[in-house]
Amino acid sequence: MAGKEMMIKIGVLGLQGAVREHVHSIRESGAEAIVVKDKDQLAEIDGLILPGGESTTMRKLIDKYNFMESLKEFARSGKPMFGTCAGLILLAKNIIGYEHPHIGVMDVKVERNSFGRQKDSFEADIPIAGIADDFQAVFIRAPHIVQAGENVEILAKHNEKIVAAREGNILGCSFHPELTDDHRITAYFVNMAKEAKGN
Ligand SMILES: NC(=O)CC[C@H](N)C(=O)O
Repeated sequence: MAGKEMMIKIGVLGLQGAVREHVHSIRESGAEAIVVKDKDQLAEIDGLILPGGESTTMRKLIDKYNFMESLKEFARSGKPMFGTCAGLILLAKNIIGYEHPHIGVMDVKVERNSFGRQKDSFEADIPIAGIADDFQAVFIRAPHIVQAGENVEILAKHNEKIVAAREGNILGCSFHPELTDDHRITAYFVNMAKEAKGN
């Protein structure tokens, strides 16, 4: 393969939510984007984004299309996974008010819709450790991380609430990084996938 670098392939779970915007952001970050609607597609990709949307609806569709075991296996394999907003809720090991997690692969406790009703949706410029000093974060009925395990690196806070974190191959944030033209977080995730692949 002289001289031709293989392109990193990033999947976006395409069952519900803000899928198209992530596809755009992945392409802008120099990777190939694949909308994942069938669990067999997980074998083709180097990293997976779980988009924002409605976690309870997404969970129903994950069960309906028999995705759950394959998603857990994907996380265990060491390939990077990135949950944004509802996607972060899907990744969390603990969700306040719920007895069981969804995918449950990130050692964090999250609270849903935790920025108050009067602030259903808002933007804030926040620093994200190692990624950006001034990221314009769009929060839409966003969750936040209430508690994080010892192996979780806290990347960002807003109003004292943890809104971005990483645990090994798992990245999560409360906001929607795909809704602006700032692709630095997506690029960071593409780079995680590159490193995991050993490029
Ligand atoms: N923008 C979002 O992803 C909102 C998340 C949604 N409130 C949930 O609990 O699943």
